[in-house]
Amino acid sequence: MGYLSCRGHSAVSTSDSGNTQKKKKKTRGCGGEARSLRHFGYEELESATLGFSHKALLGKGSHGCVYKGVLDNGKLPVAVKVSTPSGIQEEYSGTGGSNGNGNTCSTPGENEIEILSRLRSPRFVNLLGFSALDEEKRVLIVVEYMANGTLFDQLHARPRPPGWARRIRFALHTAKAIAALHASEPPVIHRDIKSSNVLVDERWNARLGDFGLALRGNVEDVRLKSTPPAGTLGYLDPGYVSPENLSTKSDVFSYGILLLEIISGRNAIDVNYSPPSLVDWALPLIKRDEFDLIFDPRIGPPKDPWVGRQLAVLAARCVGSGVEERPSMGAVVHHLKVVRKRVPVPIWDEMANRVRNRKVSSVQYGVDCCERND
Ligand SMILES: Nc1ncnc2c1ncn2[C@@H]1O[C@H](COP(=O)(O)OP(=O)(O)OP(=O)(O)O)[C@@H](O)[C@H]1O
Repeated sequence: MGYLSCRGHSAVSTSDSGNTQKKKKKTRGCGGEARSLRHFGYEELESATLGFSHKALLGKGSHGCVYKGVLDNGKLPVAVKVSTPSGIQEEYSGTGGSNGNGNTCSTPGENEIEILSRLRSPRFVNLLGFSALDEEKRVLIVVEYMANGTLFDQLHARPRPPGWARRIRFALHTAKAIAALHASEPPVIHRDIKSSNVLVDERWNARLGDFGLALRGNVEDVRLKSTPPAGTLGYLDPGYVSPENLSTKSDVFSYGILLLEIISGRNAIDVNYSPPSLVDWALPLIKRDEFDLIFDPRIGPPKDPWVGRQLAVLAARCVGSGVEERPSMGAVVHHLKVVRKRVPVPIWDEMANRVRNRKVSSVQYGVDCCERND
């Protein structure tokens, strides 16, 4: 999916030798405690991904390839993101190498490192470390491996689509992730909320990833005011047409599209439908109270009609044209928690979750998480 423009952050320095020596970089988690990022050598990641082989390829995005790797003597599965040099060139060409603030425009990979090295949450695909630039000037980013792929895959590419309990769980986890970003100091605006940027871990928790376009700062900051709009068509807030229009409510809009996608099982843009835009198709139906027509026909409406109505109306509020009327992500989380209580969780899911979540160790999340798993 295409990005519209360049991101504008000064990047952390990654220009270092490519040896295998591990270095530590101190960063801070949401709780303010210092933590360490690993600095990997190129060769270490090359061998962890079987030489960046096709077998290890997890997927391709507009900025490069993502490989599965195994580190620490087979104990730590990771995802290694490799930006293509051409992707870097394209990014630079948009603004002539400057973000308008006198800083050199960073690549999405460098921006992701900059943002994620300051934040950590069980709701994010967290950064584990990065490598120096290789001879092709690519930075390699190492993030947590997500065993169940993307939310896009879960919704659109699986023979058995998720049921309502799982969909609401995904919606709630994603909302919590965005709410945590918006509540951080200074706030972070993700700018690329979409189902392919939400990943699903082995415990079926949804995690927000791909912070390549994210901007950190208050909306009045010069840097934010001079960064051109960016995002993915189909999810992009139509009111975000110039840098001054950026606010956390642009993420709320994109989240509303994602929620419609979760409810309907339809892509954000699908030319097989008329109108192709999910929001143009769903909003009139919601306004006419024709809720049953928007629920994913593969699973039918939720058993409790109140639940379906709440989800549809919440999504409609998020994509409202009046920015002020859109709810905050905190309010969305609150609302979804109430809705979730009315949705029975299949007994086997419930038992499996309890067993898995008991295994979430305090070592993994104890010192620097924004919130506990649920
Ligand atoms: N942490 C991860 N764990 C497991 N698989 C991942 C992880 N990150 C990415 N992937 C896989 O790699 C694919 C490509 O990811 P990437 O973030 O580069 O692109 P995208 O978000 O799908 O598309 P675009 O960058 O064009 O928006 C994803 O669709 C997913 O299947």
